[in-house]
Amino acid sequence: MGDRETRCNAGGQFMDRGRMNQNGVVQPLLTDLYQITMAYAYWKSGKTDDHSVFDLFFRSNPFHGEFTIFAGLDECLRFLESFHYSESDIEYLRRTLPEGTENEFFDYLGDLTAKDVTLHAIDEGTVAFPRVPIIKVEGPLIIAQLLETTLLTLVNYASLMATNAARYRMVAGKHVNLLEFGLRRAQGPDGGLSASKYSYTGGFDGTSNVLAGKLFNIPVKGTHAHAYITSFSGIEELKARLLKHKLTAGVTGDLLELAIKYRQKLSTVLNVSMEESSEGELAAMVSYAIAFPDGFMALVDTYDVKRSGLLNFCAVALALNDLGYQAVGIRIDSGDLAYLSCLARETFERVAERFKVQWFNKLTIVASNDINEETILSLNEQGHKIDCFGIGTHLVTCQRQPALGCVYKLVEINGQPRIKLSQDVEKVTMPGHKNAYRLYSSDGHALIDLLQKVSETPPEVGQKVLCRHPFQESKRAYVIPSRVEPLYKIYWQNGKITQKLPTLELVREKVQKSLKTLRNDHKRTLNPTPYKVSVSDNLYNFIHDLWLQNAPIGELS
Ligand SMILES: Nc1ncnc2c1ncn2[C@@H]1O[C@H](COP(=O)(O)OP(=O)(O)OP(=O)(O)O)[C@@H](O)[C@H]1O
Ligand SMILES: O=P(O)(O)OC[C@H]1O[C@H](OP(=O)(O)OP(=O)(O)O)[C@H](O)[C@@H]1O
Ligand SMILES: O=C(O)c1cccnc1
Ligand SMILES: [Mg+2]
Repeated sequence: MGDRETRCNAGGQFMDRGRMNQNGVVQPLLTDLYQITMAYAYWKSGKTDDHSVFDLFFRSNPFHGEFTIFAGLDECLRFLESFHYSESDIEYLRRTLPEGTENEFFDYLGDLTAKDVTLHAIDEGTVAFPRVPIIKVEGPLIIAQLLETTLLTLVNYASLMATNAARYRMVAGKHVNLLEFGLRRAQGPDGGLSASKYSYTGGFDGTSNVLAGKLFNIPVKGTHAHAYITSFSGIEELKARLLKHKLTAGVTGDLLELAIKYRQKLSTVLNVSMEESSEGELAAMVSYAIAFPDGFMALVDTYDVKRSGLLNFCAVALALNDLGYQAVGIRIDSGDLAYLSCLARETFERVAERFKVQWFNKLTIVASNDINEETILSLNEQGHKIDCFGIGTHLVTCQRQPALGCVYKLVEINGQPRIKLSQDVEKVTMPGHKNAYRLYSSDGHALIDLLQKVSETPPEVGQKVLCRHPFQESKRAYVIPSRVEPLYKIYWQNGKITQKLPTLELVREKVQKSLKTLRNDHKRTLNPTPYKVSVSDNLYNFIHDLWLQNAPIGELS
């Protein structure tokens, strides 16, 4: 295994690993100090090779919802593949751990890899539910412990982001385009990249983030900023005005002249005064159209959408039409997005009819400006004509809930179950090495997730199985599944990735397929029905016996 430093590219940030790139910041020292101090103490106390099982799971769904999309597995596996402390890492640890830390421990760390660990996981892109482990790590205690923080950081934000994006997709509907515009507002450069990647996974159609496009093969899209419009103050500033006809060789037109001619005609058709509209805006639009005659998309809200932006846009788009080009559309970034999008659509329809340009009916209307899930729901209620939302701040910062609380808990050591007790019943861990099954009804919907001890026989199609609430004794149900899906696959064993990993595109498709298996009442935004997560009778009794054994008995006097 080569030294990590030599695998970084010139920018020092990303390793080109073929199928999907991994951020070079993901390395064994990207962890909490206590993992390494615990490793030393485990090593000193002869627990290095104790066989451990850890569960990685979350306790509640984000955004007041009843589902979570599991994402980040691909990066976890790449982390395991490359897990190795470089010479400079060991050097740093020698300087950082307390004096007296034995040399042999550093030799041990220098040789450590993840080859003795087995990782079981749910498929990336699947819907997941509270308390059902999404990853299980099995192996020697030290290495399994050392993976905790990095696996958590790789899964928590990825899953939160993919879930957030999937929720935006659900409220927007499948026919609206969703673009992620959040890099400038994201939690730092790495947060920005992860946001672009996992918003695509969750169902966005593209990003404005160019590096994310290059690294993850995500479509990159965009319009232009107000600065482009305001950089022109009049038509006299236009240096280039000529444009070659798209199809007729030898024909060249003066785009500005054509646009001015149409602007005059349009001012009567649209009933707006030319004097009120901005000439600087017209100049900016003409120059942008000359640069991108086939992809002309203009920001129309710099001065006034109705009195200036739409008039100038339509004038330039009609001028382009004379030269054989079709404009793409507009972006509105302020004001009442419902009203303005309807106004824009009506304007385009009127122009289409009056000037016999059918394609005007199909112009794209992009809306942006502090959009969140509620804004989209409200716009849907009001009625709007927006084809595409550009969403930044609230998407990437996960405004409604900034973190998913995935945890990593020891559940078994040397075949002995471990339980973490809490005053809060919901926080009590489910001990022992467990398997999880998703049971489906005859109409194809997921009914319930069932956790069992690994030693138990899996549930079978058509066979009645008792599913119990993990903590409330009276809550039980018999389920006769029409389909039983074992949720875990071994993804990493003997130092190798053991499954063919899907591309980002396939994970993205998986998200939508998996969401389809959920009933609508689990997915609605307001007061969704909780999805049931249950345990077998056997596991129920096992948990509760262990709970009683471990809970100290108080004494009253
Ligand atoms: N029809 C609508 N229904 C609900 N929310 C809307 C509607 N239109 C716009 N919004 C939202 O309302 C907010 C308006 O933001 P703000 O008050 O800053 O106005 P603005 O139009 O951006 O003003 P300015 O032009 O001064 O920047 C944004 O979050 C936007 O997404
Ligand atoms: O609103 P968001 O969801 O974060 O989407 C991204 C925003 O970033 C851009 O402008 P910026 O906000 O930087 O400047 P502006 O609002 O002054 O145009 C763009 O015009 C959007 O408004
Ligand atoms: O391309 C855009 O329109 C864009 C990109 C980033 C932020 N706001 C808008
Ligand atoms: Mg803004």
